[in-house]
Amino acid sequence: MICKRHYSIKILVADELAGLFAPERRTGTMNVREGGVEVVVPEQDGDSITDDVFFNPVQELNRDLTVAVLRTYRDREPRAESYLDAMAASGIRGVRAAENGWNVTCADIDPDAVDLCRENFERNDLPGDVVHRNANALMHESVFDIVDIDPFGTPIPFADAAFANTRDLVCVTATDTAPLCGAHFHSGVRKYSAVPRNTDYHAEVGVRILLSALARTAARYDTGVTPILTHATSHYVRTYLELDHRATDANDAVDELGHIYHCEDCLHREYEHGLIANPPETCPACGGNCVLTAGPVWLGATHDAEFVAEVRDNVTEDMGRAKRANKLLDSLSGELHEPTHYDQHRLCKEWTRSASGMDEFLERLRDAGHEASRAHYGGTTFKTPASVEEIRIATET
Ligand SMILES: C[S@@+](CC[C@H](N)C(=O)[O-])C[C@H]1O[C@@H](n2cnc3c(N)ncnc32)[C@H](O)[C@@H]1O
Ligand SMILES: [Zn+2]
Repeated sequence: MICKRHYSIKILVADELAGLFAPERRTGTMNVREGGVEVVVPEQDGDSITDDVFFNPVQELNRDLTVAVLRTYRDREPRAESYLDAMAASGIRGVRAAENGWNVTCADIDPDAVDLCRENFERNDLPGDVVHRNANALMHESVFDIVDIDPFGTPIPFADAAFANTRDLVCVTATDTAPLCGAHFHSGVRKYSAVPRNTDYHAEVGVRILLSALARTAARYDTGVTPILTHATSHYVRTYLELDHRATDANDAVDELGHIYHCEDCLHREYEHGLIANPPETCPACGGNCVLTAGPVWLGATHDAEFVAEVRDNVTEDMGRAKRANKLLDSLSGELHEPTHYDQHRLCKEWTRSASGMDEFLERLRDAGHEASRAHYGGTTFKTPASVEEIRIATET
């Protein structure tokens, strides 16, 4: 069957590259200040920064949020003290964690990275264990309270080792958004053992495909995951998964998995829990036969609103991306736990109607008795349990 609509991934240009580098320099390297630390990183051409660079200034938001999460997590689990930066590169994340009182181990498979990482701990006069080790081997032989997986591309090759041994929290970055979102369909199927679909809410499909694969991996070790904070930013997904180590916890996580049935004709979507898909043959809303199935995806909550609000309290002014972090956390803490979001502009295009201001649009929905919230996926995105038709009627002027 050939469906008429095709979606393309919107690649956003990385912003806020300016003003990052401190003036002191030596040949081939540059000094970077983040939070309260200063590290040396290899010099690189700002124009050619991709997801594969050794030091990525665009990930400062990710690192600021990591520090805020680590500060918050200390109150949630006072016993936790060890943090593994499993793919450390320059060690900037680990150095920042050490500055915040964590007992840090940094690992990297690249010997030059290990040297630089050691230098960066010394430079900041902070304690840290820096090891030249394959992260998988290290995670299998040692136990850490918190493990941070920040690879180039997919984190899946590191997921087994991380869930096999970590005590409390696994933090994961995935930069392979095209496979996750279904734009590179076969790669997504291979990496995540799930069917991703490139819909108008593709970034959220990516989030839920990633969480599904991580939950299934953890379940193999009788470990249940609870996502306490997850965000999709222009070119990566980041999630923080709290762990519980009973088989019943793993069963509970597996119970959060299911499928999304999405109509490409009218944008109607339905959700069904369970590992076996049972899609409708035709769209229950418009009768069309372009229903796509995505899954198994994580259908549960992707964040804990209370935790997110506490993280916001731990974003401090010395963070270079404090403003963006606060905006993101504000949006996340109010976000409803619906498995997909809508984009007002996309719907209005469908209805050949002009768009209105988001506050006004959401107010109309609420006035009609539907729950509604903004979503962090974009300025015109929102969540509601209302159907496409209910949204159309409620927001008609
Ligand atoms: C994206 S960079 C990490 C960036 C760093 N965490 C930061 O915040 O700036 C990925 C790093 O993973 C390292 N790496 C790749 N495979 C690895 C493995 N199997 N074990 C340990 N490190 C690995 C690479 O050498 C590279 O330095
Ligand atoms: Zn339909």
